[in-house]
Amino acid sequence: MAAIYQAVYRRASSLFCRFHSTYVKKMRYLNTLKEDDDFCRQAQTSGTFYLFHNLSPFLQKVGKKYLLPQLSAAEMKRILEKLKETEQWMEKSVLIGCSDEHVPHFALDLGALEKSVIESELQGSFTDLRKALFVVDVKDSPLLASAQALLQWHESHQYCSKTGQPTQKNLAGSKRVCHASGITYYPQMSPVVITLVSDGSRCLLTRQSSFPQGMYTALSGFCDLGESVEEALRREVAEEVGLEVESFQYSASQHWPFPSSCLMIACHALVGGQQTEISMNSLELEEARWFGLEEVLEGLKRDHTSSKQDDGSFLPWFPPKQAIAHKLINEWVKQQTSRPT
Ligand SMILES: NC(=O)C1=CN([C@@H]2O[C@H](COP(=O)(O)OP(=O)(O)OC[C@H]3O[C@@H](n4cnc5c(N)ncnc54)[C@H](O)[C@@H]3O)[C@@H](O)[C@H]2O)C=CC1
Ligand SMILES: [Mg+2]
Repeated sequence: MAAIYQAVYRRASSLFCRFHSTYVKKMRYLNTLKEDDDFCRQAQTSGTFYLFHNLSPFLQKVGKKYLLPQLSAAEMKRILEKLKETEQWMEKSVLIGCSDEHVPHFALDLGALEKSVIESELQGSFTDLRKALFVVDVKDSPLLASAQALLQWHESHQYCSKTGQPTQKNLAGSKRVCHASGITYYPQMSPVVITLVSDGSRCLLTRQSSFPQGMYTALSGFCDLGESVEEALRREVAEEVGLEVESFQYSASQHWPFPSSCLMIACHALVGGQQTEISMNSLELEEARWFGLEEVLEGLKRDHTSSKQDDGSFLPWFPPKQAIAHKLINEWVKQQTSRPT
């Protein structure tokens, strides 16, 4: 039956969206996979799989590079056979994307199965996400973050918060349903505003005690329920460093999986030239200070190793390009260096 679905879908979509772009066709294909379990089950047989083990992604080290292998459905079946498990396991996977040619990509957590058998069979290792995210090719980081975040969400939403009954995942893993209460649960992200405050010639960077030594970043904070981005930004700057924002500009956004899924909404904010005295909230921050252009340029050249000095002290360094704070800092430098002198 499902094979007919695929044929009908392909025929219909080729007619219906013959004139649509590849991107539109891809988004419509993904949406069909999320809405139609039979269609998704059939698509799994020609899909690829990224493996996780208790939320750690499987990586293969080739030379100095860390690769993120995708297993074909056939390889997936072979591994499951080796582990004496049924193909049914593949239905525990979640949809995380597809190729332009409509090859669906799934993420599957084999946490209940023997890790060493899989690692030796596939010649690689399951690696903590906090390391994996920064060693794979930077183009793979967002996919890795969203795959792990979706698997983590399913793991922490096994039961209905109203009835306590088990919830069921749909094939694509885009939602969970409690059949007792009829409630549908969708994966959530918490909105966070991250703001690079400037007074025109300096930018304000902060440290929390939990940060690696020497690392400074833009200040950030979760949006409270009911708050707009504007309100959260002004509140967080006032709360954390005691300054009033005069104007701000949206830059970009990023999904951030630590400690659980956040949607980072990155902005540049300007504070009034005369009110720049920082009054730091020491409950939240370990340090908050103004950085001039030269110091920022020096900090951008460092990482967590080169920051450490012979006397044990640490010179300032900033988050790597996988973090949206890096983009904010670079945009500020560009704006400073392109200002008419
Ligand atoms: N990708 C990047 O460049 C950066 C990402 N971040 C992320 O931004 C997030 C927020 O940063 P913070 O300054 O720690 O936030 P924050 O300034 O709001 O303080 C954290 C406090 O917010 C509350 N909280 C925790 N989870 C929450 C949630 N889901 N909704 C509402 N309130 C919550 C708790 O009381 C916690 O102590 C963190 O997850 C951090 O990992 C922070 C800086 C850079
Ligand atoms: Mg904060």
